[in-house]
Amino acid sequence: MISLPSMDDDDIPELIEERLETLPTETEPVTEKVPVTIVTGFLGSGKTTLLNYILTEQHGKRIAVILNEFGESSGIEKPISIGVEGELFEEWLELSNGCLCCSIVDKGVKAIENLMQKKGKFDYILLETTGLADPGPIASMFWLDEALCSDIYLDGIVTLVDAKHILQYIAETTKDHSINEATRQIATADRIIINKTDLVTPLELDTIERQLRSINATAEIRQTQRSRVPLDFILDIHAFDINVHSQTLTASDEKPDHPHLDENVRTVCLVLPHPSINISVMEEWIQRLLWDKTIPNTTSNIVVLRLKGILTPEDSPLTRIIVQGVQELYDFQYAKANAGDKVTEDKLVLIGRNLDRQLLKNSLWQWMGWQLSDI
Ligand SMILES: Nc1nc2c(ncn2[C@@H]2O[C@H](COP(=O)(O)OP(=O)(O)OP(=O)(O)O)[C@@H](O)[C@H]2O)c(=O)[nH]1
Repeated sequence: MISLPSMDDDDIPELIEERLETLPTETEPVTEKVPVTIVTGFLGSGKTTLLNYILTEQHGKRIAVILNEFGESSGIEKPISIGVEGELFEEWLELSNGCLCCSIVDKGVKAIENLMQKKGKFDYILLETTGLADPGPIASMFWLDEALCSDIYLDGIVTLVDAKHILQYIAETTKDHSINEATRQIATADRIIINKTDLVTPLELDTIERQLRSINATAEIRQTQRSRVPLDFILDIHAFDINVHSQTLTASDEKPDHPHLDENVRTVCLVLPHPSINISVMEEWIQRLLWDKTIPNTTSNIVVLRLKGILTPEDSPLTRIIVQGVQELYDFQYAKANAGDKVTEDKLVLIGRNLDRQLLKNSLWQWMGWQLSDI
């Protein structure tokens, strides 16, 4: 089920798909969907360098790369430089290592739809956003477009950062006081690559990594030069996959709680009493949080950029529900816990602005009818 707010706040929220009532079983046929990785990163962070590296490395994958204008209104396209410096590939180019490269002029979903006409020629899609793009709406696209979702799935969001400039970028204030793009890209990431480590000292690198973790405590981080990382760090990570998440959602708060609302984007992890979740009541709380942009039953305005969670319903202790949210959209996936699975704590992890852990906890506990002494 994917849910998003309707246009009119007073309306009953529109549900895009029916709830997935049937739990996946091992005998269900596996559909051959093509994974999509979104590669994002602020201007000059090393996105093109990463793609050049992937497209020239021998890795046995047939990767289709889309250089595109997602999130961009200027219409200026930047070529990837393989072979001839500055050459712009307007047509498909088949590379010796099996990769396909193309430059897509169409915007949004159309780019992917065009690509899918060449289905069978590739088994992976890399989508490079422009440096100024907010990956949230792009990721949402892969949930919202039903036709698209039957062919592909979002594997993960990879964010590159330029070690030399990232602290300056995330400190920049915007005219309308909204969260700047560099911070959004970090907050939404599943993997963060700190690139250009040759340009900073080890001490500066420590500070950068700490700062990034304080924004996004769930993403895995690697440091590198020339965007070189093992491909399994960024491809086939199944970041939105229930089985992976039930094992690995290990985030905890990185910073001490602030007594007042925190303007900085940060991660808050709420460990929930287990296993006692009334899912429909919890879902209402999540909707109020994401759609009203306030902490329920308070006047505190917040922004949630990313939400992840593992829940065990009170009436079905062997069911696990994975919650994924990107901005206003969220998705509940149901699965059976396997007999051998280690018991996971139920938790909700929120990445966003103005997230006061104590206020969130008070609000949720009160909403759910839990005692504050419960965990
Ligand atoms: N010193 C140094 N320079 C690097 C490194 N990685 C990439 N660069 C250089 O940084 C510049 C920007 O890299 P790109 O890969 O074009 O960055 P990008 O994110 O695609 O840039 P935009 O498309 O403008 O957002 C290029 O001149 C790269 O050669 C690195 O590890 N160290």
